[in-house]
Amino acid sequence: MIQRPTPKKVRLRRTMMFMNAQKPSLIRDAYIYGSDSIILDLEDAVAENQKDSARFSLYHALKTIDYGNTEVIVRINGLDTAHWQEDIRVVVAGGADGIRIAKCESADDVKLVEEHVLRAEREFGVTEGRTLLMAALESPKGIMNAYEIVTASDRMFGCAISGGDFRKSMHVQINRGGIEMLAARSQMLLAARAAGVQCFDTMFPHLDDKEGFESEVRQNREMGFDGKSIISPKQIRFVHETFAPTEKEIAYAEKLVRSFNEQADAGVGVYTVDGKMVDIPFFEDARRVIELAKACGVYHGDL
Ligand SMILES: CC(=O)SCCNC(=O)CCNC(=O)[C@H](O)C(C)(C)COP(=O)(O)OP(=O)(O)OC[C@H]1O[C@@H](n2cnc3c(N)ncnc32)[C@H](O)[C@@H]1OP(=O)(O)O
Ligand SMILES: O=C([O-])CC(=O)C(=O)O
Ligand SMILES: [Mg+2]
Repeated sequence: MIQRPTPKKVRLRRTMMFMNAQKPSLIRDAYIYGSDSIILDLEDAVAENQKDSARFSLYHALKTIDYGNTEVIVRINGLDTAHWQEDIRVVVAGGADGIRIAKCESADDVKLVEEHVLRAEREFGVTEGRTLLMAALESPKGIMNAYEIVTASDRMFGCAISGGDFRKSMHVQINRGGIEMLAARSQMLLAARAAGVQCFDTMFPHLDDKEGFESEVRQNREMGFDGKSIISPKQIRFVHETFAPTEKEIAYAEKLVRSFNEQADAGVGVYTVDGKMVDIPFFEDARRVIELAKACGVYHGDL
């Protein structure tokens, strides 16, 4: 039986790759591709008459496959279905790292899931509090309640917007440039940062539109997301490259951090690095860049 290490609330989650929990061919080797997290889906990828079989397959996978450092999250069915309670029991009994609450709309939704997770942890002798939570915000109501959702439980590590359901609710289609999701993405990012949790963008469904995918990923990074939901291994590499600091950014951050300490020792609070004004927030952000570069494996300096 596989024993997974204690899940971490804060960790690198550039890519969270969905796959149908019912399909052994997908979930058996999923960790080989190197996404930071995988999301074994019991919800919309699984046909209604296959929910039981997906749960069996999921439990077997959780108990027997060594996913190593890849985080294992399970997306449970919505709270308006007959499935979510049994989903939670199986996820907890199997020892997954966390649960993605599909179509989450309120703090009460989170609290209800939390209550059932705790009950399952007690039932199956799993350490209380081990199972983390994240919320998928898939409707205008979910977005409007983003802050109360992400602050509703200590188990919560982040939230993700879900474009398929969200666009459906708003009567819009996917657009190059993302104008149809700009307000919702921004509101969710504000809520997540205010709460100190991570924030992820939705999956990009058009697998053959490389240019569209890449432009969305770049925009995700520019907006401040921590990572992205993805649906195919072929989407991993570009997201990882885009979310890692570039050599130029690392070099600048390094220069800033080193000079800041010297300047501070000499009693100077504000000065310039390469013609750009810097003071304490720039120093703190440069430190974040270095830490991110380390986590992404692209920092080779000695800071
Ligand atoms: C709106 C929502 O709810 S999104 C969330 C729910 N959706 C999902 O879970 C869909 C996840 N993705 C998939 O199931 C698949 O990528 C599909 C159905 C979209 C396309 O499948 P395919 O046409 O087989 O994709 P493709 O030909 O690119 O696959 C290449 C390889 O990657 C594997 N692969 C593809 N997608 C995934 C995935 N999500 N996870 C793991 N492996 C995958 C395939 O098994 C195949 O492996 P092989 O070469 O060893 O046979
Ligand atoms: O969370 C996601 O990106 C996938 C999803 O359910 C949606 O788009 O509705
Ligand atoms: Mg959805």
